[in-house]
Amino acid sequence: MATWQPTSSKPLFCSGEVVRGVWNKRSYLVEGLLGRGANGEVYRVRKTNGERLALKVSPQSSDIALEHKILQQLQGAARGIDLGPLVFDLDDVSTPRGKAFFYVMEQVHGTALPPFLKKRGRHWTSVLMLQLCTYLEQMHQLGFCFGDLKVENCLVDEQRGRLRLVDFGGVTPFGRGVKEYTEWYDRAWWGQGSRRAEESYDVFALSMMVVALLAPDLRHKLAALTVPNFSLLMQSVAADPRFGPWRKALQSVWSGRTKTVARFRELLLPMVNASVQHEKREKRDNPSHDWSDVLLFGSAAVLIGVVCLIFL
Ligand SMILES: Nc1ncnc2c1ncn2[C@@H]1O[C@H](COP(=O)(O)OP(=O)(O)OP(=O)(O)O)[C@@H](O)[C@H]1O
Repeated sequence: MATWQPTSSKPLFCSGEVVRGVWNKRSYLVEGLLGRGANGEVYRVRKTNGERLALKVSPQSSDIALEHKILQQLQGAARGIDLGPLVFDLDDVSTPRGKAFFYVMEQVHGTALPPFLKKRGRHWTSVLMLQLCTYLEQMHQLGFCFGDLKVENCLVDEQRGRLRLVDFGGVTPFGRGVKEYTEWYDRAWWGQGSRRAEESYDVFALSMMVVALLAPDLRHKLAALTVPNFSLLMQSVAADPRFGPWRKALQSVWSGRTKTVARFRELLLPMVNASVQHEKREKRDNPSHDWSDVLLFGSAAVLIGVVCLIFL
């Protein structure tokens, strides 16, 4: 049987359809599409016992198997800190449009970062980046680079105040070439280094996330140029008041002085502090507005989880 060839217009599954694995024979009721990317489609599904999960389907069996394996490894090594979605079934499916490959994982509930920051205020950028640093450090200790770190691969669980990562397709063991990346976040695309999987590759992507979050218009303008222009990026950041407190951290990464997540986190701390003060003022002026506790509690929980993992 031929393999399914994705098209941009028509997703593989429709709501109400049942996906049944060829080998494990487990069935999943499709409830809707969660997202589509270069490597596949992700669906909201329900198991026969009613449990809600996410199913990622792709025409590439090797990519699906590798992503599943990496998520399993992370899950085994980093219990309790939500490094990635929990993973379950791995199987093939026969469809009228050909054979496809899928794995099933925990459905991450959350809000994308741009609407979250619009609702809660851009000053939360530093708190979210702080949480991201904690996850990345944990992953680096396990010997992996995240690779495809980008705004679109992060969700905020507003109830628990936690940032969650999705799409582990770019996770690459240190020393190899990063296998999945997005140009804006890729230092090699900007002519600022190699595509070798190492800690500093993710740190560069963190800096580009900050630009994408604080100035999406600048991102669109620069990404539309036919040739990447890093000098123009640096000039724009130097001149744009939205980057005021961030300039030092960004310039430190771009000049090559900051190569580790630990150093980047140190540079973030004054911004996190300012963010907390901002929230305190808002809370005083408007007692019904109280997000600081939720988010800081979430960040603290992430940090405590990591500390326990290292010392216990
Ligand atoms: N476990 C999950 N729970 C909830 N939503 C998810 C989950 N996994 C993925 N998504 C959503 O589906 C989108 C696409 O998934 P994913 O990024 O894994 O696909 P991809 O083909 O690898 O994409 P890309 O081209 O961005 O690398 C994500 O941006 C996210 O919004």
